[in-house]
Amino acid sequence: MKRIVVALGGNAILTDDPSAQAQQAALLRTANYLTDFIAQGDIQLVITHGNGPQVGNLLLQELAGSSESNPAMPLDTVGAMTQGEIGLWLANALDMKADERQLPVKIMTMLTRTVVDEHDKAFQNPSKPIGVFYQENEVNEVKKEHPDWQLVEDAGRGFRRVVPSPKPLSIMEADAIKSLVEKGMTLIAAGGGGVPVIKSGEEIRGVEAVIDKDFSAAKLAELVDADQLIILTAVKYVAINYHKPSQRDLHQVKVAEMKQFLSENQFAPGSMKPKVEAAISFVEKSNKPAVITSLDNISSYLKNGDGTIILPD
Ligand SMILES: Nc1ncnc2c1ncn2[C@@H]1O[C@H](COP(=O)(O)OP(=O)(O)O)[C@@H](O)[C@H]1O
Ligand SMILES: NC(=O)OP(=O)(O)O
Repeated sequence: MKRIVVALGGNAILTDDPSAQAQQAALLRTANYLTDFIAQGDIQLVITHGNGPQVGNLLLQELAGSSESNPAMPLDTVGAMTQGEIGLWLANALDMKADERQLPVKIMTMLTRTVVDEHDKAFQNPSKPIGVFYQENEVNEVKKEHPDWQLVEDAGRGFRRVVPSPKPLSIMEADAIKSLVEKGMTLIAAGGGGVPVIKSGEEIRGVEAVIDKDFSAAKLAELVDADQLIILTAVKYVAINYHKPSQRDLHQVKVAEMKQFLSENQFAPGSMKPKVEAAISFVEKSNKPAVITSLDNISSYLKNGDGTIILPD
């Protein structure tokens, strides 16, 4: 029996159409891949997912409809709402696909809180893009409407609001997740990286931030003693010299070599770099492998080991 934590990339949930219907259709396709994977063997599965587009969009809806008697909710609370939103859709999709295959899968979505450090430097340096893209000619208008927002250019696709993204220190529900997964449940947990909370003394309070789901997946994989962390995105392999004629796909790579590539800035910040860092962190803490590959390759990865596999030194 293998215990696996899978992190789902943005393409698993959102295509070009942000409607609920289209996101549910995308998650049905995702669930198809995941149930193929579950069907292949003795697997205990924990699934995490992102929420960047959804949390930003929901926050905008909150702001647009707010009034004194119906105030907009803060970012941490809206993050919790997206765990419910995506967790609901994914649980429905997994149940439907499991039924189709007559797989006895028991799915549960767990609202998850991730503890962060209130002194994390990320609070002074917002870096996590959320919500919709704005074109350059819209930026001044958006800044006038939301003077407290910071906007950055996101990988040539337009401008987006950025919010703090502190690193996960621990996951409050990790023990509960571990015991449920040991009992045979498939858990959807730490969605959107988990709701960021700060603990001081006996007080627990939500904080306005969005945690990177790949870092939370790595922390969760470590805390539930996973045998493997699998980070699913849109590409089958991590590459060096990405998008250059000399591009080379990485297959099996030791941590030391991956760290060397990181120091050469081979991986784009905000996209592949955090995935590689999260994978390295899990491998170093657990001495177990981490995999970065595409969603549509997950079953064939299990059959033939195809994908980028990061191994202990
Ligand atoms: N060195 C690299 N090797 C492979 N892909 C890379 C590299 N650098 C950037 N990328 C891009 O990063 C993407 C993954 O980041 P992103 O789309 O932000 O993640 P997510 O799947 O979690 O939404 C890949 O699909 C690819 O387009
Ligand atoms: N929370 C998070 O990492 O979301 P995205 O993957 O959608 O950016």
